Amino acid sequence: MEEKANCGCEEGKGCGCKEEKDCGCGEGKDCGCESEETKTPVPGKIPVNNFSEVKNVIAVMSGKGGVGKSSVTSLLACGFRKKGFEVGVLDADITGPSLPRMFGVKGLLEATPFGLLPSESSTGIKVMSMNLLMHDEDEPVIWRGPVLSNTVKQFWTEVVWDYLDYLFVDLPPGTGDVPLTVMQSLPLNGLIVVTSPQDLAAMIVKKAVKMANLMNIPIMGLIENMSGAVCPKCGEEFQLFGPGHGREVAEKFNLRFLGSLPVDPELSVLCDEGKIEDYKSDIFTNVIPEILLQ
Ligand SMILES: Nc1ncnc2c1ncn2[C@@H]1O[C@H](COP(=O)(O)OP(=O)(O)OP(=O)(O)O)[C@@H](O)[C@H]1O
Repeated sequence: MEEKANCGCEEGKGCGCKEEKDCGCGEGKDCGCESEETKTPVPGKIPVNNFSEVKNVIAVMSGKGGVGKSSVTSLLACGFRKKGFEVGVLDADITGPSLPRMFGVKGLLEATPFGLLPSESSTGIKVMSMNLLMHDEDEPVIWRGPVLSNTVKQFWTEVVWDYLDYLFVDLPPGTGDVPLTVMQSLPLNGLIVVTSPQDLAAMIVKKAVKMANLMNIPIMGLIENMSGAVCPKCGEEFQLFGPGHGREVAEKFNLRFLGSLPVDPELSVLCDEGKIEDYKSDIFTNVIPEILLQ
């Protein structure tokens, strides 16, 4: 590992830091950098709230709406939480927020001198969403792109996330202002792309992939939602939209195929009831180790 790159100091190898974590900066003045400097974010990225430390930021993206991106984001968060990690979800879909409903949390958030305190779900997942700032969740947010983008930045800088191992960012569908801001301003470890079996959704994946490539954001993999369906009577899985193409789509764009999720009435009921954490998210048992390995 390049000492100079990790440390950000001019001293390079002379600084004595061998690993990224050594440059906390345990070497202090000997290494020539001051601790404040080690906190300097990657150029162009904005620093998280002063009272927070977020180890990994993963954005979840879809080319088009309605493919179940928010459900997948929430299930990923639940899966990581069940593994014992500190987890948060940032709802960057300002005009169509759905995470509070899925996690059964309600506003209004508490403002402190350190920033806004996010809501906490029943299993301890921190949730930040526009709906948690609204007196009436039915009120529409009618804002232009730059205002939406600034709001998302504030969800990063002015929310006291405290310590998180993983923050999942639920992007609005498409490749508009907000996904652009998140990719430019947040220190993303990577993106997960969600698609559904319909050809249209798969075709639009290409746009999302191209955008991520242009922005130099690594794509951690692709998840296909609604790839089959679970019969509510016998529990058997069948192919509602014909055979899923997730694996082929992933191969076509040179992405890792992380897994698929069937249409399951139990999931939509639990989402509506605010109990997504009760869903059997072992569906992601393969996905999570894959992500952790990256
Ligand atoms: N695999 C699934 N089985 C059953 N219901 C699902 C599944 N995936 C999503 N849903 C349901 O479909 C609805 C829309 O899902 P979701 O909000 O996750 O989609 P989205 O892609 O994030 O939508 P948007 O583009 O509007 O942000 C939700 O009510 C959710 O419960």
